Amino acid sequence: MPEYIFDESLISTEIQDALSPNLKLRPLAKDDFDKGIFDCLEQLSITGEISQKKFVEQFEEMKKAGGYYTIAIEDEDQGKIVGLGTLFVEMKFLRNCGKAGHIEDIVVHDSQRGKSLGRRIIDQLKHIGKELGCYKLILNCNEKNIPFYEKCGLTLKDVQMTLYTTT
Ligand SMILES: CC(=O)SCCNC(=O)CCNC(=O)[C@H](O)C(C)(C)COP(=O)(O)OP(=O)(O)OC[C@H]1O[C@@H](n2cnc3c(N)ncnc32)[C@H](O)[C@@H]1OP(=O)(O)O
Repeated sequence: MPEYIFDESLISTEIQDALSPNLKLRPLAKDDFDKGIFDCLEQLSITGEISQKKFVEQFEEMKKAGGYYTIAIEDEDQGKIVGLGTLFVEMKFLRNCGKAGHIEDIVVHDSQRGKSLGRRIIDQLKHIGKELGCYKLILNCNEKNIPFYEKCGLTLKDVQMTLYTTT
């Protein structure tokens, strides 16, 4: 049994069933390093050179810290991950000590886009957010992705501001 970053019982079987039978929607696993995760993530942003050791250390840190709900879609015929996304759950004092869910690092491998995998990833993160009692889910994105997120049921509100602390 693989070691997952969060409990598999949070995965919606209804959303899993909407995927092709060869595609498995599940939490990120500690042994996913060799399954093409970085082929996906590099299509999103700079990843840097990450060794298997570093990947496992980061996985363990994230699991220990809690609040990281990273999901993967694996093409089990190929043994390759074709989509990823994370819900990070922020504990707040506001809203009667509520929780806000941050949707982060959504990517579908470019060979698999346009097949509703992105929508399924967002549906799954929405499901997890609801199960965990998040009062809102928010994200930052490039303008070109606004139509995608609108199709997933989100609406445009406020603006993003950024300060990079390293060059
Ligand atoms: C918070 C963040 O992580 S922001 C970063 C988002 N990720 C990236 O930019 C990485 C590169 N891009 C990708 O990985 C993908 O293009 C994604 C994740 C944005 C979309 O994934 P896909 O699997 O291709 O999207 P999916 O097929 O589920 O599309 C769902 C709907 O959105 C629409 N859609 C998807 N992308 C776009 C777009 N750029 N412009 C307009 N509509 C879009 C689709 O046409 C579809 O509409 P329909 O239901 O009417 O047919």
